[in-house]
Amino acid sequence: MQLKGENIGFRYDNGPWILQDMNFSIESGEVVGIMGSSGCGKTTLGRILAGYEDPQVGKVTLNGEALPKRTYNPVQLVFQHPEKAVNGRWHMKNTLQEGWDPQDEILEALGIEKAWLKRWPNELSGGELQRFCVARALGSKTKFLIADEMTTMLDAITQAQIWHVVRDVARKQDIGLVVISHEEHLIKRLCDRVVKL
Ligand SMILES: Nc1ncnc2c1ncn2[C@@H]1O[C@H](COP(=O)(O)OP(=O)(O)OP(=O)(O)O)[C@@H](O)[C@H]1O
Repeated sequence: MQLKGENIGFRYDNGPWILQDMNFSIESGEVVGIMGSSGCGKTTLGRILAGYEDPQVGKVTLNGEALPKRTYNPVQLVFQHPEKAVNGRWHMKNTLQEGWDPQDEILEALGIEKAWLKRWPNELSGGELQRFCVARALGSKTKFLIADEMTTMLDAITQAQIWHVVRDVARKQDIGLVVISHEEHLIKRLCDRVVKL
């Protein structure tokens, strides 16, 4: 399976072009890094690849087809701010089960405690909340995962724990990973190849 962005051109409203004639592709099971200076458009590209933004020029396809808009999105996005990615009025159990019902094995590997399932998002730390966002994104229908500064706010041990689980699940389910990060050592350690914006 292939996720592809072809000749992407994008700008916000009538502002300057953030991306021009950008080409990007990733195959199932691949781990591809995206690096570039602050403000160059990495997050914007990630959002376009996951179908959150439509480019004004070019297109994004999954095996040659447009991304589905009404069913489960096979291109999942986990970004830096988990508190913005969950519904504050849902218990964590409901948030977790929004896309699928993760097995206990994954929850344990990510260090998600059973008692946290009954809490509200504001009763968890940012790092605890991010573990839920990661678990939620790893459903069996996920084909590509875009990790946009996914572990930037976490300490080194938690960061390693989360990446260990994500890579393990990605390998088993043949998920392609797009890793957007400022951290060169992380990109070098994880990725098969790197795209510089
Ligand atoms: N909603 C928006 N409306 C207008 N401009 C925006 C919007 N979101 C981002 N931008 C602008 O688009 C440009 C690219 O932003 P983006 O967040 O994609 O960059 P980035 O490479 O991910 O940056 P960083 O590494 O600092 O997170 C920036 O100049 C930013 O100010």
